[in-house]
Order: sequence, then C-alpha cells, then structure tokens
Amino acid sequence: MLRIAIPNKGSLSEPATAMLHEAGYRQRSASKELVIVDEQNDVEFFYLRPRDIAVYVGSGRLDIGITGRDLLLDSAAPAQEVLPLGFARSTFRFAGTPGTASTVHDLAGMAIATSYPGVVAKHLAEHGVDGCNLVRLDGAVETSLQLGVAQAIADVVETGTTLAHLGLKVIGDPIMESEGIVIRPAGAPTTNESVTRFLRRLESVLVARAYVMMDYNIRTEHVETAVALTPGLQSPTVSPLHRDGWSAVRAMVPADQAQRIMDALESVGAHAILATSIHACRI
Ligand SMILES: Nc1ncnc2c1ncn2[C@@H]1O[C@H](COP(=O)(O)OP(=O)(O)OP(=O)(O)O)[C@@H](O)[C@H]1O
Ligand SMILES: O=P(O)(O)OC[C@H]1O[C@H](OP(=O)(O)OP(=O)(O)O)[C@H](O)[C@@H]1O
Ligand SMILES: [Mg+2]
Repeated sequence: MLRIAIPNKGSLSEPATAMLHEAGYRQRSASKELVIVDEQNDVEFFYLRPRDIAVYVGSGRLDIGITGRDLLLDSAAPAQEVLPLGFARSTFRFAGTPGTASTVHDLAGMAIATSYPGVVAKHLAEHGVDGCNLVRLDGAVETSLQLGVAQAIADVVETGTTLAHLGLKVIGDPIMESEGIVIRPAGAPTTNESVTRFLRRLESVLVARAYVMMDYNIRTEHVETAVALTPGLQSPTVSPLHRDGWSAVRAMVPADQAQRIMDALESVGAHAILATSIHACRI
C-alpha cells in the first residue's frame, strides 16, 4: 500500500486535499482524522504538519509527500521534488524598515529573524555574507522588527499585504520562489508502478485545470487559418458538418487564453464557439 503524507494545516492543506479529491482519492472527513486508508486505490494518507513532511519522506518511512518547496529546502532532508503543483505560490524575501539595507550584502553582521533558518543560512553562505545572527521564530516574523529582536527579517511574501501594513520594504532579490510540490525520498526508483500511477493522476488534474475544450464551426476554406489559432496538444479534430462547405473543429486550448482565442476565431469567421471545462483527462 502506497503511504502518502498530506499537510494537515496551513496554506498547503486545503488545496492539496482538493487536488487529491479531484484525482479520485478519498480524503478525510474531519480534521481530527490523522490517518485514513483509501482501500479502493490502495493508498494510506497521513495528515502531518507541513514542516515535518520532508523529514518523514526523507527517512524513507513514507513513499510520497506534498509540501512546499521552501519547506523542503529548509529541512535539508534527503528528499527530492518530483512534481510542482502550482498552488500555495509565494516568494521568500528579506525585508526591513526603509533604509535598513538595499542588497543582501548590506545584511552582513545583522540579526535576521526567520522561520526558515536553513533557507536563509544557505542563501547568505552562497552570497558570501558573514556574521549574521539568525533568530528563529515560529510565525508573525514581521512583528519582530518592532519588538527589537532583529534588524531584518526573511519570510514568505505572497501579496505583500503583511509587509505593507507594517511599512516594511523588501530587500534585494527574492531568495526563492515556492509552491506546493510532490516529494519522494532522494534516489527512490522512478519505476515504481503505484507511484507512477499517483503522479499520472495529479498531472492529469493539472492539465484538466489548465485547459478547456474548444469547439466551433467554420467554412471549410478557412479551416487552415482557424486551426493555426487552435493547434491543440496533438492535433485538432476536424469533421464535416451536415451543411455543405462547413467543418466542425475541436481542440484543447489553454484556459487563460480562451477569450483571446475566441476573439481571434470570430474574426476569421468561426461560429458557435464553445469553451467547455475538462472534468478529467489522461493525455
Ligand atoms: N500567504 C501565503 N501565501 C501562499 N503560500 C504561503 C503563504 N504563507 C505560507 N505559505 C506557504 O505555505 C507553506 C508553509 O506552510 P505552514 O503551514 O508552515 O505555514 P502557513 O501556511 O503560513 O500556516 P500557519 O502559519 O497558519 O501555520 C510554505 O510552503 C509557504 O511558502
Ligand atoms: O504577502 P502576504 O499575502 O501578506 O502573505 C505573507 C504572509 O503570510 C504568511 O503568514 P501567515 O498568515 O501564515 O502567519 P504566520 O506568520 O504566523 O505564518 C507569511 O508568513 C507572511 O506573513
Ligand atoms: Mg504562516
């Protein structure tokens, strides 16, 4: 039975559970359920603290985990990213009160508060910045400046709202970009059949979310111009309409381009243009 770690709290938890549900896996019905078995799919799910997941997977006790890229790096656990999932996207950045510093090099010798000391220490070492004192805090790291325990912070920034509320400014370039990811133990074989099936299901959810199915009718002499706008993944399906001289075209298009493509299709003479969401797929 495949053993999979899922975040039980925080920004990763709800989107990870939603994605697994969409991929056809049973998920827990109450937040107090810490372990559940999905008999039909031969999978056991362990709901763990996001920060602990890389540790369990790195130890080889669990086959697969969903966590954040920043948490994986911070843990330094022997686990590897195998699939990016596109949710819980964030950047990880230095920040401080205006005038504190403008580049990472200006931070040398300062006290820096963070919940991710592993990520920060690695970044400072890579940039040759010495003498920093990393103050490890669990959360609400931004407040540490006002309370005087640090001169700068390194924290997750998504919309920037938290920094703006406190009048803080980012310092230097982003330390890293993060999102939810699937991890496996480092060096785990890539040929495990149940792991491959799990990953295929999640990849299919990503494709189903990223594309819509587009259908339209067009005069046959304009088909070549139209299919150039909707080339599909392999090739569009073109079938004759009952009405002479007309064709029906069907192709997958990126969901975020759908309206732009519909405008372009209309301008080359397409009619009855429909965009339909994809419930599930295997590409
Ligand atoms: N505001 C946010 N937007 C997007 N992703 C975030 C945000 N805050 C944290 N994350 C991501 O969530 C993961 C950390 O999860 P964790 O549960 O430890 O913290 P959290 O989501 O901030 O929850 P909490 O602070 O309530 O415990 C990291 O991958 C981090 O990049
Ligand atoms: O750029 P923003 O959109 O404002 O998001 C970033 C904030 O979100 C997270 O905090 P969270 O609410 O999880 O609280 P925490 O600091 O206790 O983790 C993170 O630690 C930042 O503080
Ligand atoms: Mg948080």
